[in-house]
Amino acid sequence: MAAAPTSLSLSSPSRRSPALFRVSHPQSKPYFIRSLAPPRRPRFRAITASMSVEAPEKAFQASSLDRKESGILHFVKYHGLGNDFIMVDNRGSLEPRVTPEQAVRLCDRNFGIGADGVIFAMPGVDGTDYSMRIFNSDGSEPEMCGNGIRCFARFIAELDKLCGPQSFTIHTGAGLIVPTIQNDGKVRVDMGKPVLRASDVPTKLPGNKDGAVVGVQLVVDGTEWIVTCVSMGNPHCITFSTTECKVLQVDDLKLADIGPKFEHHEMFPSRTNTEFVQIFSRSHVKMRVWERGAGATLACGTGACAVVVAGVLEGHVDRKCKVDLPGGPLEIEWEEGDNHVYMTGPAEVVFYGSVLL
Ligand SMILES: N[C@@H](CCC[C@H](N)C(=O)O)C(=O)O
Repeated sequence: MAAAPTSLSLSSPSRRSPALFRVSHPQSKPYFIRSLAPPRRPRFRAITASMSVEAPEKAFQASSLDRKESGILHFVKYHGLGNDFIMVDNRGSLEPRVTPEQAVRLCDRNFGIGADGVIFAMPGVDGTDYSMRIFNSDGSEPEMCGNGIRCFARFIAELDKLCGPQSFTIHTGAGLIVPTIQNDGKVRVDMGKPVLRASDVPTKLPGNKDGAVVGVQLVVDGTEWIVTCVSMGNPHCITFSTTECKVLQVDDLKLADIGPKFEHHEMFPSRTNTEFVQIFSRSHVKMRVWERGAGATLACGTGACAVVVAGVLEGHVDRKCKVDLPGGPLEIEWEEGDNHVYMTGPAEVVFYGSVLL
C-alpha cells in the first residue's frame, strides 16, 4: 500500500526545550518525536514514513516528560539503501544505553520502531574520533556494519552540526574504519583489508588457496553450492553458482528457506552472513543477502564488499564493480595498492523519535 503523505503541523518550539511532537500511526500507539536539530532548522522534510505529525497536545506537559526522562531514549532512524538502523547518541559513555533485549524490542517491525539494528555512537578509543557498536535485530553484536557506518557518519555530522565533506576515524569491532562524507552527500568508506584465512573468517571449511576458502563445494539443503568465504570484520559466505547452475538467478531463490541453513551451518562457528550473487558483467552484479542476526535485508555494505572480493578471487569480476542490492546500488572497489576495500553509497534520515524503554 502506498504511504500516506506526511502531514506536518509544527508549533514554534521554545529555545530552551527541544521541539516535541506527537506521532500517530493508524496501526500503532502514538509516540513522541523531537527534533535533535536546532529549533529554527526543522528536519522533517526527510520524514518518509506513513504517519502524521501533530502539534503537542495540551494534555502532554513537559513536566510529565521530565519525570520519565530517565526511561526515554531519543533516537534518529537512518537507512542505507533500506538497511535501517536506530541511531543512538551514546557519546557520553562506552556502555550502550540499550541492552540487547531492548534492542530486539526496538527493532521489532510490529511492536517497536522497526529496524535491522541499533547503532551506538560512542567516544573514540586509541586516538579515534568515535567508536561504533551495533546490535543486530536479534540482539547479537556483530563486529561491523557497512551501511551502518555510512549512517553513522551522517549521524555524527548531524549531531556536531558539520556541513560539507567530512572524514572520521571510527573504532569498530573490525578495527579502524574511515567514512568520508562527499560533496554529493554520499559516503565513501575505507572498509580496510578483507580477511581471507579460513580460521579467521571464521569457517571450518578447509582453505584451498593460500589458506583462503575460494570456490569450494558446500552442501546446504541437498544442493552443492560453490562458495567463497570472506571476512570484512564480520563473516560472509558468498555464492555465485551451484554445481547444477553456473549463473544464479537470485530472484528465484527462496531466501527465507535457504538463508537460515547457511547462517547456522556447522561450517560457520560464529554463524555467517550469506550473499547469493548473479553476475551481469565483470563490473556489475546483483546480490540478495541473508544476514546473520537480521535475516533478509534490503542491503548489506560489508556483504557487497565481500562479494567483490570473492568475485575477484573466483575470477568473475574486476576490482571495481557495481553491486545491485534490493534497496539500490553500491559502488565497490578493492584497491590493489593498499589491499583496502572502498564502498560508496547513500545514507538518509528517516525520522527522529523518542521511546520509553
Ligand atoms: N547490514 C550490515 C551488516 C550488519 C551485521 C551483520 N548482520 C552481522 O551479523 O555480521 C552491513 O551493511 O554491513
